Amino acid sequence: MAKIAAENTKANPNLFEPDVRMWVYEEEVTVPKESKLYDGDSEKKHKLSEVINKTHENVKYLPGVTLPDNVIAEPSIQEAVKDATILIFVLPHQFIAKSCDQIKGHILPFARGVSCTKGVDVSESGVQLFSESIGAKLGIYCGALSGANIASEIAQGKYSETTVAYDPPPMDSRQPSRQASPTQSPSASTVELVNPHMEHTEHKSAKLYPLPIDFPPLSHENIKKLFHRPYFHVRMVSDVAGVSLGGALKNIVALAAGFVDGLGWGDNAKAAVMRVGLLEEVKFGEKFFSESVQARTFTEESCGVADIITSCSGGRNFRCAKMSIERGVSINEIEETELNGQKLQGTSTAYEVNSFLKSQGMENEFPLFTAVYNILEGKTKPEEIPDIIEPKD
Ligand SMILES: NC(=O)c1ccc[n+]([C@@H]2O[C@H](COP(=O)([O-])OP(=O)(O)OC[C@H]3O[C@@H](n4cnc5c(N)ncnc54)[C@H](O)[C@@H]3O)[C@@H](O)[C@H]2O)c1
Ligand SMILES: O=P(O)(O)OC[C@H](O)CO
Repeated sequence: MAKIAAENTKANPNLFEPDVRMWVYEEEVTVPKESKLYDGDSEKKHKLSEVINKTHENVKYLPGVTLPDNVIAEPSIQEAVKDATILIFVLPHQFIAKSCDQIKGHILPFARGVSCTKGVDVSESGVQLFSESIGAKLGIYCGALSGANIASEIAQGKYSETTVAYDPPPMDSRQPSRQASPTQSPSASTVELVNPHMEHTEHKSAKLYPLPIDFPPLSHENIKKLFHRPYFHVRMVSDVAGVSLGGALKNIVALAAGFVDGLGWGDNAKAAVMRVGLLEEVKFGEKFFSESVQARTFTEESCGVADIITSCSGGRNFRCAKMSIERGVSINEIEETELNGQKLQGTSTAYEVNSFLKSQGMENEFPLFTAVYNILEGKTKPEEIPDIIEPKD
């Protein structure tokens, strides 16, 4: 959760407050012998949030990396979002809905969001981007960040690129003189607005609060400043659907790549699966998000082709799928034994995308996505992938 500096003046030239509050889902953890909290009892349990604040290390999910001092772990989700201007969502997608329910009513009415979650939100009413469902649940505008971004590499300060899609309503790049500040009169300044990225929801006319008059506009330039680092290069685009779908669907492609690599078929087989996966990503976007998606987001940006490449090389979905074939056990077993509580996004996404495609009668139009689902279900063998993805007359 970040906060725009209240006074962006010459004396305080920073656009954002230095502290970043990070909600930590509280868990009891043990600390390693090297930790300054270690007291000789390797079984002793500590609260994860306290360990992070005292040692600046997330010993469970990012061990061995020192977090910056300005990242403050906060176990209460309501406290974490309090007064935050920008809410950044980086949760496994299965936890997003509940987390939004918990913060509804506790956020600034004019807060804005950026979703870094890689997945799609599938329900009876159809498929939604998480930027859409977060926006609809909280009544805020939400953009998306996604890219070829394996967390452990970024945490070590190794160079990577990412794509941020932020297509704010016109009032966010407003003429200050035409805006009232919600701090002066919150309800009076509510603006009725059709958010183009909510067309898949019933919330077509979200009521969005404008930013306060004394806040800088959340332009591409300013959003870029929030994320860009010397080792983490941000490219800004406006295609929220393309960025979100690239991040979600590549997880299914990475499973397929893991399956063929697990068979020992080598790099050519993996490349074939990646090529077809990229085409199915573009097709999915153009069929179901045609009003906003741009094919070039998949073919030119980090969130598209680059994320397929990195995820099919060293991502968890790829590695676990590969191990499951090599060891002849289910991918869920591998997730349990190898990931120390981390959650694969590809398996649930494969099921969710399949249930949506089934509802549309379009399983056959996405043979690779459908094959991955059928392999997870035990109905198809990975060896069948080449025939399945061969174009049929
Ligand atoms: N790890 C990566 O390399 C990476 C890179 C880019 C994007 N992403 C995306 O970011 C999102 C988060 O992935 P991750 O790798 O940080 O998570 P993860 O796989 O490490 O999953 C564990 C996280 O879930 C939290 N958690 C566990 N139970 C919870 C609960 N009941 N409620 C809320 N939170 C709970 C844990 O605190 C932990 O932060 C995913 O959508 C993922 O695709 C991950
Ligand atoms: O480890 P994965 O498979 O969840 O992928 C991590 C990132 O999404 C890669 O960009």
